[in-house]
Amino acid sequence: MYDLLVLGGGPGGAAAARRAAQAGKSVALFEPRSIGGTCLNRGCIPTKALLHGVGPGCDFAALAAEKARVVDTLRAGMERQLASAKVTLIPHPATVTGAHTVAAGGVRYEGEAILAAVGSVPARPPIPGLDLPGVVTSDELLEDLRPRERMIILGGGVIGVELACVWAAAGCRVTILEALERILANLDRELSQSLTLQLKRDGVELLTGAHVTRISPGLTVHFTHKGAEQTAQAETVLAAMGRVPATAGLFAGVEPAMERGFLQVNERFQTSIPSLYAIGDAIGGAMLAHKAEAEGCAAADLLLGRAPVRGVSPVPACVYTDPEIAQVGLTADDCKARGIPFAAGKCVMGGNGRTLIAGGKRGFLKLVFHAQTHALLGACLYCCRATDLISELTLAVTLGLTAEQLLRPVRPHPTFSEAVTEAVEAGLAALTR
Ligand SMILES: Cc1cc2nc3c(=O)[nH]c(=O)nc-3n(C[C@H](O)[C@H](O)[C@H](O)COP(=O)(O)OP(=O)(O)OC[C@H]3O[C@@H](n4cnc5c(N)ncnc54)[C@H](O)[C@@H]3O)c2cc1C
Ligand SMILES: NC(=O)c1ccc[n+]([C@@H]2O[C@H](COP(=O)([O-])OP(=O)(O)OC[C@H]3O[C@@H](n4cnc5c(N)ncnc54)[C@H](O)[C@@H]3O)[C@@H](O)[C@H]2O)c1
Repeated sequence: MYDLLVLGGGPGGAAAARRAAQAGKSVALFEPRSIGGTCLNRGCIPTKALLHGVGPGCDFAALAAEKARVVDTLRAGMERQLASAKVTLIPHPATVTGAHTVAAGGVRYEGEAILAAVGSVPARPPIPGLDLPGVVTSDELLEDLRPRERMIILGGGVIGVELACVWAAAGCRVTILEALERILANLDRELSQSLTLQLKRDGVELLTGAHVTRISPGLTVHFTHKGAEQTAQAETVLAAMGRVPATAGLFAGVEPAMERGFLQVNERFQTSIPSLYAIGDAIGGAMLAHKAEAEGCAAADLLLGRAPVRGVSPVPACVYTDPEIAQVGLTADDCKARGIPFAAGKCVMGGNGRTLIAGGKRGFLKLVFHAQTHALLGACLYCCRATDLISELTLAVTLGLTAEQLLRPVRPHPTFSEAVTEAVEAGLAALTR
């Protein structure tokens, strides 16, 4: 009998397994593919390696080799950490057969507790022709790195825009077809409007309100746009229309509560079966690696009977475009919708010395404060290093720091982070007006 059986070696499962094992628990980790899960092997890291290395006329073989070098190095590090924590690795898919039992590779395993961290897989909506050769998801595209002349991307979410940037930068003609009225619809409206303009400047064709009806051989995508039937043809069609939890077939003989395949959990990450816990993409919410990892650490602490030392919210969201995008907490629109009194402060990056030196594109940093308490409620960034700058603001939102407190630290010059001081000053002026 193990103390803990962890299903899935992605950022969530690996973090939980390691933490519990380091505290002296006996832990078995089931992972049929590669340690690191979606994030390391076919998600965050490969895409950012491509975004970093791509450019006009770039050598895709060299790009693929560099991506593999980064992924292999990080994976070897994770494997070493799990081994030194004495986590038992079982390289088979697991099925939960009871409240304390799992079957994998023909063997039955018992555990005091079970943690499902099985992640997610690309969604495949029932669009006729989605199974034609040449129609790929991010999984296949990242395994087949080569220049392409013409690509159509179905879905203008995070995967759609990041991979559009990769291939557009390499000279491919890219069209994004997005069903909603704007790309990155989960983020602040001004962020998506700004990125829309930038993508168009970078040569990406963008059609919003586009409803794909079918794909026919020869890779012709049929869609309706502004009431008219239209077609577009490409060598590759990327289906980037969201992801679904990898819970199909995960249970045999037990039925924890699920909604649309997502495992339902309480604030202790417990499912409707008390010994079965779940975290990460498999429970829904933001499908992000740092959310999965934070939940893995928190769930392990709760299983160990101690208060979690790591928090699980608010979760910052980042998009690695140029300029970068980052958002945390509430937007001005969220505050309006919830009736929260607020004041906003904005810094336009055109006057930021470091941005000018770096040749950075136009950008901004927006902060939203509570009108009465002056606490920072949220931040939206569209600028160089937004994905790093967001951590300071995440700290402030997490701790409820006020505009006055955010003006206390002296920020170095010349840096991108000086824009935080400017935006806070603008916010404080609005608060005290
Ligand atoms: C193209 C792309 C780019 C992304 N970029 C980013 C990014 O920049 N930043 C970010 O934060 N997030 C990014 N994400 C999202 C991120 O990868 C996921 O949110 C994160 O990997 C979720 O972690 P997880 O541990 O919940 O699941 P996963 O990483 O999906 O890991 C789940 C693991 O469970 C295993 N498994 C499945 N079923 C079973 C079973 N029955 N038994 C045992 N094991 C099983 C799988 O093989 C897998 O290894 C990206 C995703 C994609 C697809
Ligand atoms: N930088 C990052 O943090 C990062 C990068 C990539 C992926 N991810 C994560 O991976 C997950 C999946 O990414 P994603 O981009 O596939 O999902 P998403 O949910 O972000 O976007 C999917 C988009 O496809 C659109 N869509 C759905 N059906 C459509 C149809 N039939 N025709 C046209 N458009 C359609 C949706 O309206 C939506 O805008 C996200 O939840 C994201 O958090 C994160």
